[in-house]
Amino acid sequence: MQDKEYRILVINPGSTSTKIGVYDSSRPIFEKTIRHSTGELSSFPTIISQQSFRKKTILEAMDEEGVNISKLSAVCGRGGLLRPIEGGTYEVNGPMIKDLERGYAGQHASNLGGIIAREIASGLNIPAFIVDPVVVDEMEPIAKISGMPSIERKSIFHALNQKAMARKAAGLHGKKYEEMNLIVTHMGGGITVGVHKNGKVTDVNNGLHGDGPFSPERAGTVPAGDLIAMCFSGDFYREEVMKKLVGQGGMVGYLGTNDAVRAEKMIEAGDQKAKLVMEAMAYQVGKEIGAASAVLKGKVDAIVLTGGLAHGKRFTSLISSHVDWIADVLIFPGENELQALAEGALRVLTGEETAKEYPGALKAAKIFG
Ligand SMILES: Nc1ncnc2c1ncn2[C@@H]1O[C@H](COP(=O)(O)OP(=O)(O)OP(=O)(O)O)[C@@H](O)[C@H]1O
Ligand SMILES: CCCC(=O)O
Repeated sequence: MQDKEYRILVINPGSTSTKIGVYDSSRPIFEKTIRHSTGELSSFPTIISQQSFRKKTILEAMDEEGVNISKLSAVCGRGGLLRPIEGGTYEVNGPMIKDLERGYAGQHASNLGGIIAREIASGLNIPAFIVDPVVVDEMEPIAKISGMPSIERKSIFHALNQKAMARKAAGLHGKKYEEMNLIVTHMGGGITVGVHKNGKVTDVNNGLHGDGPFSPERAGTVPAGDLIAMCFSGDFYREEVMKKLVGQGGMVGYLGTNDAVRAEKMIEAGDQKAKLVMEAMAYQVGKEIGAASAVLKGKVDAIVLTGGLAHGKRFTSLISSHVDWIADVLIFPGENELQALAEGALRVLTGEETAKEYPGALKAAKIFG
């Protein structure tokens, strides 16, 4: 039982919104989604240049709620496309800011999380953290072999929500996360299926760059030969092909919507194509879970389905029908990323864990060769 309260501001920047929350230890006292219209964001040439604008909207929202920022103990942001690192809570440091600003592994709204957290925290002389960024890399060497020596499989996935839901599943079993073998499937705009073996995600599909099941707006793995033929057909620019993979692929490519609720309504109205596409998405998720169970040699304590699509009862039943022979299927709809950020910061503030140090370029060169 912990008696000291810590007030933590958490920040989760998304492509069209910034979600924030203020927590007294792990208890939310205020949560808000600040929506940014396309018009508002279109005046910024890059994601990183939205930093001052987003920070201002956060401070205004807190002011409107009457939250006094001088009472904060820490600020915690969602970590972005950094160097590959193991899961956990990291104190934001200079090398991390540099990598976030230049987009070490690409541009993503979550790159702003650590930057804005540090900006607010440094003015208050309190620590800034990030927790389980999308580049968490705990993959075993065998899982990194792609089959083509010049291409290595990469770990880019919904680490924050997957790890939070895995801890929740472990709690329900009265065990520690490190004592469990779980398959956690986050199903949002992108879909990632993680093998959680004794507290480490030893294999997972790269949810950003064409790997794994198709999703509401991503194509997932497609036949490579056909993709190469498309790239060299002279009919498309590079950006157009990339969009077919991420943004305009998957469900939106087939049905013209990335909204699964709308797709379900189309099915209810008798749309056979919508039915086939939703069934195919569930089929591919089931197939990926089956592959993950083979990685764990069948020793699976539970399968977790989470993310926005896990709200859909017909969809989760379809997936369960493919995989419930492997292990119990636990359904935790939605995501709990704000809470997960607060809890990650809290584990460090209470001394339960020590903040990890993000490696600078020199150290990283030693670690990653
Ligand atoms: N009640 C619901 N029933 C069925 N599907 C739902 C429901 N609510 C949301 N969804 C679907 O979940 C998907 C979005 O999930 P989510 O909000 O987790 O994605 P995101 O946060 O935009 O992306 P990501 O999780 O990949 O970062 C959409 O297709 C949406 O229609
Ligand atoms: C897969 C990484 C997180 C995202 O979907 O944006």
